[in-house]
Amino acid sequence: MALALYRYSLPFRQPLMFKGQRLASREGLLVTINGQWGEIAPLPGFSRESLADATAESLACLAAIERGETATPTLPSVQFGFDCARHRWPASLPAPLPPYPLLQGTPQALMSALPERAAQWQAAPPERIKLKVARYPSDAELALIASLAKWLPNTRLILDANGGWQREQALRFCQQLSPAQIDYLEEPCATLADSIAVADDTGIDIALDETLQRGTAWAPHPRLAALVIKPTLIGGFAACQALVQRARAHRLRVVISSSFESQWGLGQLSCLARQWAPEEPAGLDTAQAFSESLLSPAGELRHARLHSLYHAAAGDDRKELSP
Ligand SMILES: O=C(O)CCC(=O)C1=CC=C[C@@H](O)[C@@H]1C(=O)O
Ligand SMILES: [Mg+2]
Repeated sequence: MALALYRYSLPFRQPLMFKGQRLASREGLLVTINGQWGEIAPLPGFSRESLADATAESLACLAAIERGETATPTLPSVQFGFDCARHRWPASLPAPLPPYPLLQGTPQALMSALPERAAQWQAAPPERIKLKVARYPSDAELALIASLAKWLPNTRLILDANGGWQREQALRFCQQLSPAQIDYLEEPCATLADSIAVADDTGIDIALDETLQRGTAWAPHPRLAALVIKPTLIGGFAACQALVQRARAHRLRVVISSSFESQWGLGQLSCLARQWAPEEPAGLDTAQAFSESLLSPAGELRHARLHSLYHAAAGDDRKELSP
């Protein structure tokens, strides 16, 4: 039985904010079980567990597997990583759709870069783009949205507020929008009741993200358009697939999305998106956030970038544990 756990650190091109936490780099783990790999990378500000919690549970699970026991992780990021490392990946999958672009940065920076981006996209502008809102002064965010309408008139927007608006703030903001430009509001308010009230009052669709991560009860609603499923935050494949099935039963769109995993995890998420939601562009445009890669140009893991935490070689019961 070949089992190992590694730690990685990948710098972001520029520090990113995650629910008020500023991160300059992404820290995570890779687990390998008999030659198959999975990524375990709790996202600060979003995951309930810390990297230390995930490391402790991963080590305990690997030790259990080594003793011949069944390991059943409980932390969402660990469930996801172990499921990936134990999954029977299909030999062939539908071709991936390009992920929709994610615009990151201040409204001013995004606005000044827009003419150049629009020129790059001239031949095939994206059908939709995701933008964070409820972060900067509304005037600046609305000016950027107006600018997007000017430069990319056929591109619809996903506006992700991460639950950052009060109901009244959301309504005031949405009054300035042209509903036809908006694909959906991702988690506009902190409570589902407020998000639904905003959707009803504005006629703009909404999508659930944090609501699913929290496991809050939700019911279908005419203005609920999509479920955004982040496997690192939801947990095991079974929980993700249950959400996919529920979405299908209510004719909701399914958007498989990243939690800023490394290039390795993004590759596996792309495979899952092609299995679970082949018709919908995925939320996987986060590779551009990193200035370095865990993968070689041929797509192989660069072992020199990994720091070993645990190793049990096949046919050898000696373990190496680094401090
Ligand atoms: O969903 C996407 O298109 C990309 C990933 C993404 O936007 C996010 C991932 C994790 C936390 C947040 O920063 C954000 C989100 O809330 O959707
Ligand atoms: Mg979101």
